[in-house]
Amino acid sequence: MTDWLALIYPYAKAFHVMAVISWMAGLFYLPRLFVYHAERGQTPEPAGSFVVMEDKLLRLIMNPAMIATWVSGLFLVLTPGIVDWSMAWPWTKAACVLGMTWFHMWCARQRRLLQARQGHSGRRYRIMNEVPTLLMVGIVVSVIVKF
Ligand code: HEM
Repeated sequence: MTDWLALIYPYAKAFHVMAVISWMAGLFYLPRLFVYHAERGQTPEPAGSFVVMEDKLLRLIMNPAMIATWVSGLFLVLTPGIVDWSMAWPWTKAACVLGMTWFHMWCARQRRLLQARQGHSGRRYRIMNEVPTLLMVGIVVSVIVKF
């Protein structure tokens, strides 16, 4: 099992980076849509198009990309010699990845609240838009610097 993982390791890592890029694109863009939805989606017509864009982005891109990131990431974790758990970086990366997954769930909840016209203000979504940026810094520094 682990020999096979070592063999596919470069491909698993390439797939992981592609999945991460797709997931992050959605995590950066969806809260931005929420800002516009909260500030300009008062009339039924624009509100309807925001709902469609948010639904499609979450269901067709972000959910599959999150699953692909997790599956490929776990393949990498199980590959022998890749993760040294006595170092700090796997733990900081894991903490930030859990934070990113929480943020994904938070976005999914906000999408439902905005559809029910119970969302937060545009300003709140602008602030929350910084969360994935901070977590991304933590993840990339962990996995590249490997402290
Ligand atoms: C979802 C759970 C995740 C797991 C279990 C996971 C695990 C891993 C592991 C074990 C590696 C291999 C490190 C190495 O080859 O030395 C890796 C590489 C990488 N991960 Fe993740 N990861 C996850 C999510 C993410 C996320 C959310 C990002 C970005 C925001 C990310 C960015 C990267 C990058 C850029 C690399 C390549 C680093 C290199 O050049 O070696 N990962 N990941």
